[in-house]
Amino acid sequence: MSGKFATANQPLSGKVAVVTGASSGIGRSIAIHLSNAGAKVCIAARNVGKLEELKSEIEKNNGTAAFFQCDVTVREQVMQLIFFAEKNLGPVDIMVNNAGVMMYSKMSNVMMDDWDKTIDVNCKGVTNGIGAVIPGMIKRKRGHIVNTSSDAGLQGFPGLAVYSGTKFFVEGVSQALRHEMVEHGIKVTCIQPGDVKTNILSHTTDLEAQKQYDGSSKCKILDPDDIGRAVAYVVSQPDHVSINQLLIEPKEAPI
Ligand SMILES: NC(=O)C1=CN([C@@H]2O[C@H](COP(=O)(O)OP(=O)(O)OC[C@H]3O[C@@H](n4cnc5c(N)ncnc54)[C@H](OP(=O)(O)O)[C@@H]3O)[C@@H](O)[C@H]2O)C=CC1
Ligand SMILES: N[C@@H](C=O)C(=O)O
Repeated sequence: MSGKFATANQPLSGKVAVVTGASSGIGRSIAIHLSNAGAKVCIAARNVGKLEELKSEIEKNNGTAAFFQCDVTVREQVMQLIFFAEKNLGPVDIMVNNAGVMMYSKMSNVMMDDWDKTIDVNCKGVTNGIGAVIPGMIKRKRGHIVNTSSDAGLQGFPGLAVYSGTKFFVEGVSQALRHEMVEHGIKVTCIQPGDVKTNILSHTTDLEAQKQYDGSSKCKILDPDDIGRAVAYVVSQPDHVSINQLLIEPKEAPI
């Protein structure tokens, strides 16, 4: 414990949060917002340079951060991430399973390597994160698992069939887990963003699919900050309140 008391401005004082996929985009913003709300944050991803930069930024703003290089598809590395976070910052109260990839891909173009990668990161990355934190949370009888899903976890989008499938997986796992965790006092939330301005599409190889189906340039889309702010709100609720799902979309692009 930091010895700090929670205040209206810092409702997460004394809490420890782990954020995967924190080297850019939405995860980076979630880490900043959780830190601004008083949490000590352990930031994880593969790009150490970007994690170092974020740690410095958080510390310049009087926050506490530690970083750990981690590929979420490798179970052992995710276990080590939680071990590292608990040793350096304390027991994990909030786990944000956010790391993810999205590649436009037409099923008819059969780009199975892209499909495999999407399934590995978006599905196994989340189950690895859950498996690493729940034993400790169950022992402590408290905790909050936040999984970054998508509006594509509620509706299948053409050009994003496998991606949508992975986010439906995140939704299904989260819903069942939420029920199982009631007796342990643990909350489970799915954040379901619509299009957010990040670099997520930079890994797309099926440019035909992206050209045909990516409509994100047609309206003002969300900023990562919009999602970071929403996550800080979700995890700052009183103990008896659980925001189980949060669909957050550009005003002009509802599903
Ligand atoms: N942008 C959008 O419109 C939306 C995004 N989302 C979801 O939000 C999440 C974050 O995406 P976003 O911020 O947009 O994208 P970015 O590409 O900006 O960020 C993705 C993050 O995931 C990390 N990551 C990717 N693969 C791995 C891996 N194998 N192991 C560990 N970390 C990994 C990257 O770090 P590094 O490369 O350093 O490992 C990076 O930090 C994803 O789950 C995505 O599906 C949901 C709805 C909308
Ligand atoms: N908005 C979603 C799909 O188009 C996402 O980016 O996850």
